[in-house]
Amino acid sequence: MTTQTAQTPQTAQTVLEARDVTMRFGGLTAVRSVDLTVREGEIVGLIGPNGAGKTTFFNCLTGLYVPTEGTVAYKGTVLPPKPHLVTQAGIARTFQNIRLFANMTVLENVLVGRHTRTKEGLWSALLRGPGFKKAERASEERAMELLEFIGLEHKRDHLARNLPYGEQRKLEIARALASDPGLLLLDEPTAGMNPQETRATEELVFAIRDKGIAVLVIEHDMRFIFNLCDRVAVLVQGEKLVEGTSDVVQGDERVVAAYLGTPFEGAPEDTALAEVQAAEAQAATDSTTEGDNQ
Ligand SMILES: Nc1ncnc2c1ncn2[C@@H]1O[C@H](COP(=O)(O)OP(=O)(O)OP(=O)(O)O)[C@@H](O)[C@H]1O
Repeated sequence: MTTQTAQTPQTAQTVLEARDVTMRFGGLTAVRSVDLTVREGEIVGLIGPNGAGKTTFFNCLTGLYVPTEGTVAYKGTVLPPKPHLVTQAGIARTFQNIRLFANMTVLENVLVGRHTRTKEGLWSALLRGPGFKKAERASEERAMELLEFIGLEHKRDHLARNLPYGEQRKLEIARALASDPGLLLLDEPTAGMNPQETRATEELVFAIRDKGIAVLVIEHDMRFIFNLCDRVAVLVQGEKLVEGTSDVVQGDERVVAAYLGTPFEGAPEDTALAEVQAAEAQAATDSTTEGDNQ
C-alpha cells in the first residue's frame, strides 16, 4: 500500500539544494537565479509553460550543463558538474524522450544503469574472473528486484524496442533506480501516456518515495502534479515565480496568468511579453486583412 501524503518536517534532511542557479546561452538567460530544495521523503513538482527553463534546470542539476552561476549540493556536498559524478553521488534521472538501448534486452538495460555501483574493473570484466562473476550475479539479482518492482520481470529477455510505450517509460525508471539513487529526477514521465498508464505512473512514484527516494518531477499534466506532489515550484521565463503546496500553487492567480500568457504585475520581463503579444496580434490582423483582399 502506498502512502498518498508525506509528512515532511522542516527538520528532514536536505537531499538537494540548488542555490542561485543561472544558465545563459549567449544572450538568452534560460534559468535565472533559481533556488530549490528537496528534502528526504518529498515529491516535488517543477512546472511552467513551454520554454520556461525546466529541462535546462534539470540539466544543470545533473551536470549535463555547467551552470553559468550557482551551485548544486547533494546531502550537503557541492557536486562537480559532471554527469557520472552526479550519478555516483546519488542523483539519477530520466529524460523527456526515451533513451533506452533499443536492441538490448530489458534486463541488460537495467544492468547498464547498475555500472556506477559495481566496483569490478576493466581487467576483471575482461578476464571474467571469480570477482567479476560474483559481482555480475549480485547485479543481476538487484536488476531483477527492480524489474519486479516495476512489474516487468516476465519480460526480462524481451528487446527494449519491442515493449509498448508505457513499459518503455517504466523501464527507464528502473534503469535510473539501478544506480541506487537518493534522489530521482523525472522529466515528463507521463508524456504520451493514456489515463491508465498515467495513474500507474503516479502509483509507481509514490512507491519510489516510500522506498526512501526523494523525487523531483517535471510534468505538464497538472492533475498528475497536484495529486502527487508535496510541494510545487513554478518556473516562468527562467525564474521561479511561486513555490508551495498544490493548493497554494493552484490558487495563485499569477500561475494561472502565466499559463494563459496574460501579463501580470511583477511578471518577469512583462513588458517584453506584452510587446511579443502585441506583435503577434498585429501579425494576425495583417494576415486576416491579406486574406480578405484575396
Ligand atoms: N542548448 C541550448 N542552447 C540554446 N538555447 C537553449 C538550449 N537549451 C534550451 N535552450 C533555450 O532555453 C529556454 C528554456 O528551454 P527548456 O527546454 O529548458 O524549457 P522547458 O521549460 O523544459 O520547456 P518544455 O516544457 O517545452 O520542455 C528555451 O528558450 C530554449 O530554446
